[in-house]
Amino acid sequence: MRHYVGLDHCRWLRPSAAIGRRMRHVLTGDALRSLPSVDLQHLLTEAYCWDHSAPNSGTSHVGLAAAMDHTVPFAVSNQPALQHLEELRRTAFVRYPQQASMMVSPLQGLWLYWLVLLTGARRVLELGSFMGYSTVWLAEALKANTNSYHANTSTHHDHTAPYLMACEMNPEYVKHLKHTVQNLALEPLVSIRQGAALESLEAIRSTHQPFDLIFLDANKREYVQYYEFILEHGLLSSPQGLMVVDNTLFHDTIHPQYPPVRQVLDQAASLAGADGSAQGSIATNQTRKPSVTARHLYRFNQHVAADPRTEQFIMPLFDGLTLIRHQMRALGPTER
Ligand SMILES: C[S@@+](CC[C@H](N)C(=O)[O-])C[C@H]1O[C@@H](n2cnc3c(N)ncnc32)[C@H](O)[C@@H]1O
Repeated sequence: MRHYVGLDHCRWLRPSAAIGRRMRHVLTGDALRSLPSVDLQHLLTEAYCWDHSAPNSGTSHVGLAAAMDHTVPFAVSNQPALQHLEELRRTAFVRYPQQASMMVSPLQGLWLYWLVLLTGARRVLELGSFMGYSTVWLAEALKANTNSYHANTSTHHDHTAPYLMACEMNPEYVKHLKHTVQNLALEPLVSIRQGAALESLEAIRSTHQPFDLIFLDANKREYVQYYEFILEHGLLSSPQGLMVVDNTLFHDTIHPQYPPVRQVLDQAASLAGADGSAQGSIATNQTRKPSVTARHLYRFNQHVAADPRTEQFIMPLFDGLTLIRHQMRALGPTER
């Protein structure tokens, strides 16, 4: 059986930095090899989101890749060949070495691109843009959608110009963002709004049509407020609009409340032997408390999961990406 696991942003791995810092679980060859393949597949997927959620981690990826050798191919895509995105990413790491890890990973960027393509979105809203890395992924997809729209005008009835509104609070980042947008000639498509996300939402609610895709990546503490505002004020197109929320498996958020991870790690520990902390099997450190941000994200996850107005699922991709859309299912009386 082949296990397909996306291993991304390997370019900036610093394995030694990860151990003993943010990573709780270092899974290495023997522990992994001793697992039955079906569990292994599960473990790989879950461990991936777990360990990769820590900035500068990646040891697990190296470990997993080494352990699985031929069974874990890298995620490969020939699309899109976007050289400028690579450059933008590099520039961000040079200019802001501490902050750059808050960008979406390349694999997430590619997934955002695909989501815009798959939904055929024409109006996109982004909260939290930093230097524009995710913005450019979204804009490139919007451009592709626009091209296909022009090729099929007879079948489309939406005649408004496509646009992406990027909202960012930090004036220094906004300067870079503007530069990025100008440099790549994305201006007619991308408009930038400087300011707090909640103020931007308030300002655009009466002036803009609903958005087909909304990407939340600003202040994690305000996620519930963004979500509520968007739904209450009809900012997400209905019925097809898609909300995409980053970092929803943030660091400790999935520990210890996230049962699949706990379960497979326990299983791995028992298979690896009694001494779970030994190098070569599994090293755990369960004493750290979830960070404040992690607790906000956990609260957000609970809030959304309990909301009958929407349906959602969390993708264990990089730091966790939640996809949310309007509820399509007819609800039973106890669910309403
Ligand atoms: C995780 S980063 C965004 C990364 C970007 N989406 C990317 O992938 O390249 C979060 C950004 O949100 C901005 N931010 C934080 N709080 C905000 C707020 N209340 N309103 C708007 N932007 C905010 C930060 O300045 C930061 O640039």
